[in-house]
This record gives sequence, C-alpha cells and structure tokens, in this order.
Amino acid sequence: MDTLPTWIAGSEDLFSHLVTTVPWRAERRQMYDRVVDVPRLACFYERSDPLPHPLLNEVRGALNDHYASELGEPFVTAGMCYYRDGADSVAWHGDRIGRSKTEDTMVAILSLGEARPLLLRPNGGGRSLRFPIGHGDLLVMGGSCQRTWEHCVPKTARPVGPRISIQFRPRDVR
Ligand SMILES: O=C(O)CCC(=O)C(=O)O
Ligand SMILES: [Fe+2]
Repeated sequence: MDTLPTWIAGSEDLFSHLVTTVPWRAERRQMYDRVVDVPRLACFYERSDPLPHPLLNEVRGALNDHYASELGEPFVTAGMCYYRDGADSVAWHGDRIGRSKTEDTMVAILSLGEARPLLLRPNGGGRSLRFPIGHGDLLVMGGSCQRTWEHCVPKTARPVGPRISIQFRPRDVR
C-alpha cells in the first residue's frame, strides 16, 4: 500500500469537470459469483478510450513513470466511480476480474471531492485499516492485495458531499 495525500493540485476543477462531462451510468458488477447492483454511478475507460480530461493523461503518465518497472507493465484503463452522497457505496470485494484473480497486480486510485473512508481487511474479515481519501489523494494497492485482502467504501449516515474515484489498472484487471 502506498498513499500520497493531496497528490493533485487543482483537484476541485477536475472534479467539477468530470461530474458534468463523464457519461455516468448506474453500475452492475460481478462480485463473487453474483451480479449485484452497486449504489454509485460509474464509467469505464478502456485502453483505447480518450480520457475525459488532459490532467488524467498526466496522472497516468506519472503513475507509469513511477510504478511500471515494479509492475512490469503500464496502467492502461481508468475506472471512474461517482459516489453522490453517503448512501452510495461499494461492498467488500477484491478487484479479481481477469488476471488479478490469480496474479499479483496494482490498482492506483486517485480520489477527488469529499473524502470517504476506504477500508481494507484480510479476506473474509479481521481488523480493518481505514484510509479517508478525497481531495486529490492517491492510494495504490499492490502485490497480492486484490487476492488476499478486500476493500470497501461503506455507506454513511453523516451528511457528506460527492466523491469521485478514478482507478488506474493494467490490462485485463478489473
Ligand atoms: O471508491 C474507491 O476508491 C474504490 C473503488 C473500488 O474499489 C472499485 O471500483 O473496485
Ligand atoms: Fe475495488
């Protein structure tokens, strides 16, 4: 796990740009053996899709400069998730669709807008680690984290503003 608070300057402008220009959709997602509704909006940018803001190309480039040698390949896709308020969330899961089911990998998350805690715990339970991320913070999960740990963004009854999460992943990892 790496974290870098306030990695991106000007994250408020990027946040408002993405809120209005990304074609957000209600999400359904394969989790474990089921397809479940995930209460948040999402949009997935494949490797060939132009990213919706030039700063995101710089972000991906900087991540690749720093991590591609350790990862052995570049980050190519960008998953975007929009948590409109505290009722939006994602349940405990690992990003295990594709090669990440059996191989070590990395998932780098740039977080914009209101900070929401991302929790991590060993598979199936145990004490969780809590990372409140938002406002341009970077969090990178590497190694076996997707296979041997789970993460979630829980709902909260507190009044919270919207948050956008951008996950950069290598090919065939989701
Ligand atoms: O909101 C986040 O930063 C986490 C998103 C996530 O875990 C996922 O989409 O796989
Ligand atoms: Fe995830």
